[in-house]
Amino acid sequence: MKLIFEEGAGGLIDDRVATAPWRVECESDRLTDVVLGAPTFLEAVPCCSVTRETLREGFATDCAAAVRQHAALVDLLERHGVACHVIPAAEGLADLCFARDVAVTTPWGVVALNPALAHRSVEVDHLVATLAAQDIRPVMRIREGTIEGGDVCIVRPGLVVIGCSGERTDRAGSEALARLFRRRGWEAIIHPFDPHFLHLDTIFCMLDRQTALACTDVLSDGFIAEMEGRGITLLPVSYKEGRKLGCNILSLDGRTILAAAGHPRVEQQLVRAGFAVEVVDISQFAACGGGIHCLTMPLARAARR
Ligand SMILES: NC(=[NH2+])NCCC[C@H](N)C(=O)O
Repeated sequence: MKLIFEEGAGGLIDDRVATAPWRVECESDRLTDVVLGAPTFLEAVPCCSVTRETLREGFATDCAAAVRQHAALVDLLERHGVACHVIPAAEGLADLCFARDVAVTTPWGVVALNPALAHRSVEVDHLVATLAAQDIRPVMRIREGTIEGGDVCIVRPGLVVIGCSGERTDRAGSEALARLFRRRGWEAIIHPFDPHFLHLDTIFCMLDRQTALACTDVLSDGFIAEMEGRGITLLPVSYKEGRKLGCNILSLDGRTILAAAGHPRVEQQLVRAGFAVEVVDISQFAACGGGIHCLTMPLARAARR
């Protein structure tokens, strides 16, 4: 399959050619393939509030530790039967490991996104080139506004939430992606929130089709009501837990959850709600503003039929 559409004005992908096996129609369907970015050149870039704070506290990246933690994450994913497609590191791409942000797999294939920051927007070409070598090609690339994958939550078939802080993801970018879903009959909720929180996935992540981990003390009452009104139960995470990426989890199948180590209260709550939890130490990445959800870009999840 070739790149069939370069987004200019919110145009459509051609459904007749969008036959990619790379599909995600729900964040908590069984994960079969995931994209990650090698963290060899990880650096704490002061481009988000969390990283600025860790830098103020004297944090310096330990790349060897980051590589070890990343390898343990890949190993854990593989033990759960997930095929890992690792994008090779490239000098200067300090945030490449946060693969979530540069693309999103939709029910119609992979969509390349348009990150707001220059050092992150070059990651898109790197990702597209690397995936092309594996014959994995985006069906669309958004060039309108800015949009990052940490702001996209495919809640369940028919419902997507797009976070819009106005900085990483802006109105035009969120509308461009929303259009793709809306034209196919989906409800797309654009949720404005303060850029302090960087991406939606630092404060809201789906565990299964009707349960989310959510920083209820920072999410607006309006958004909480919107989610609850759609039958979604929110398991609360505190602001401080969220800041250390305790809300930023990866659901493997709606039952098993990969979560960051060091959040015993969150872990306990998940177990009490019936989830199986696998914890992994991602302290090097959390200090750079990203957690497990940010480190993983699902390429395929097996749809429930
Ligand atoms: N999906 C996410 N929350 N990604 C976190 C990315 C962190 C990275 N340092 C940045 O500021 O871009």
